[in-house]
Amino acid sequence: MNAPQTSDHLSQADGATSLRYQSGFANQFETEAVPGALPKGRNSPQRAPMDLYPELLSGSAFTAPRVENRRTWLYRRQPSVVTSPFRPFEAPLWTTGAAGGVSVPPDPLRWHPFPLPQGAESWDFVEGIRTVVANGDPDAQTGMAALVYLCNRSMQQRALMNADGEMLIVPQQGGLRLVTEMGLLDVIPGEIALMPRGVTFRVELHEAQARGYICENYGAPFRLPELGPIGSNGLANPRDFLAPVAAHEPQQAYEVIRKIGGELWHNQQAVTPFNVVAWHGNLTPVKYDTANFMTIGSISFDHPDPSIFTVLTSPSDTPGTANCDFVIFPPRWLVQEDTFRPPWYHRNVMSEFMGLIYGQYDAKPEGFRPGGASLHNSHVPHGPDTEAFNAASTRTLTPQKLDHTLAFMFESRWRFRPTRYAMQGGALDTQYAACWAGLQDQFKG
Ligand SMILES: O=C(O)Cc1cc(O)ccc1O
Ligand SMILES: [Fe+2]
Repeated sequence: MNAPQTSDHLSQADGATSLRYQSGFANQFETEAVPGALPKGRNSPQRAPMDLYPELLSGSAFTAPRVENRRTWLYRRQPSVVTSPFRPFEAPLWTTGAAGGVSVPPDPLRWHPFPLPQGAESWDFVEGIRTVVANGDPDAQTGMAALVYLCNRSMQQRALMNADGEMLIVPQQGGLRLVTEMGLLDVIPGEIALMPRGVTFRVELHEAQARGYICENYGAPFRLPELGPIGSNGLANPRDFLAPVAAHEPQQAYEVIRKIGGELWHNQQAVTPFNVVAWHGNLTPVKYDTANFMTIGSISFDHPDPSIFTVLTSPSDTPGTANCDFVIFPPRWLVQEDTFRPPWYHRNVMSEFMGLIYGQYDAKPEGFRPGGASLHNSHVPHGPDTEAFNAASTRTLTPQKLDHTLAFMFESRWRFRPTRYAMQGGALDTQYAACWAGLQDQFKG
């Protein structure tokens, strides 16, 4: 439990200010921008302090088991019901679920870096979202989409609320300030942010342009994986997740965009959604710096399964078979003896979408570039390219630091469908399969 903290008024925060946070994953936090704004000893007093309106935001069913139960009490200047009617908002490239995709070829797929806005194009975070691959269905609360965002403009007096899924934001280029109902988060490449389903937020750019990836998770919320024989420490440690402190801004008009059932809607309302003066609870956006990930690997021989790199997992109803695992490939030492150290050639029942934040990925030294992506769907063969195979099968096996690199994977039990944008938008690497063409039959039998 964190002590109440005060925060700067939203309007006083600027890009140069370093923000204050509260630490922990799904802790019971409490925070007030104005001392005394949080009710004491009850959630909904007859009149809340300072005549704020209590509002409950649930992230789980009321009766979900205690370990899964997520909710936050917001104390706001006006409740979220003070709004205005919504009309359709055109976002044809932000498609949803398997239904928004095209045919699934049985080939491995790879994309060159997705292009940022060019020339006169001016896209904010919402306008710059493109679905690359997706599975499942938000109405069934299963599956996920891998999106990219490509933007060169901050959202101004415009906010987004996504009822279809939580959003795991993985910046690749350019820092972001996330202005949320619960307060502010700054994230830069190497860090990630997790925005719970239903939280209203807007995105400001630290620099002229920003690109990154998003896992739009329609299924069970992400949580830390069990550690099993690893024990009580390791991988992503709870204290390295940082939640915002309460902050609110002066009254002003807003356009609010809501995504629900795969469709986007917007309105014009006279009131800001960023009017929460205090809150307490365990449903909150968080950020996490992947540099804090305690990486585990083999110190004897063989290449372990990448599940040792799981940062967060969204379980499905089959134990051990995730709706989505968020896995990173961070800087680390390779020390295995008599071992082919990069990933093995494999065909996986799970489906693998990968992206690269910076550097090189050891299985694909060329062709898989920061800001690009790859898709190896269920049972589609893949593994190191010819160059990586030749280097790793002949090198002297001294301890080796894989440095200056950060790749990640969204791994799902559900097969992904690529979108029309992915297949025809110009970024598809039509020569991908050639990277394995040099693997000769070298059998010496
Ligand atoms: O295919 C990939 O590059 C991801 C991956 C990495 C690894 O170390 C083992 C299996 C796996 O799918
Ligand atoms: Fe793989």
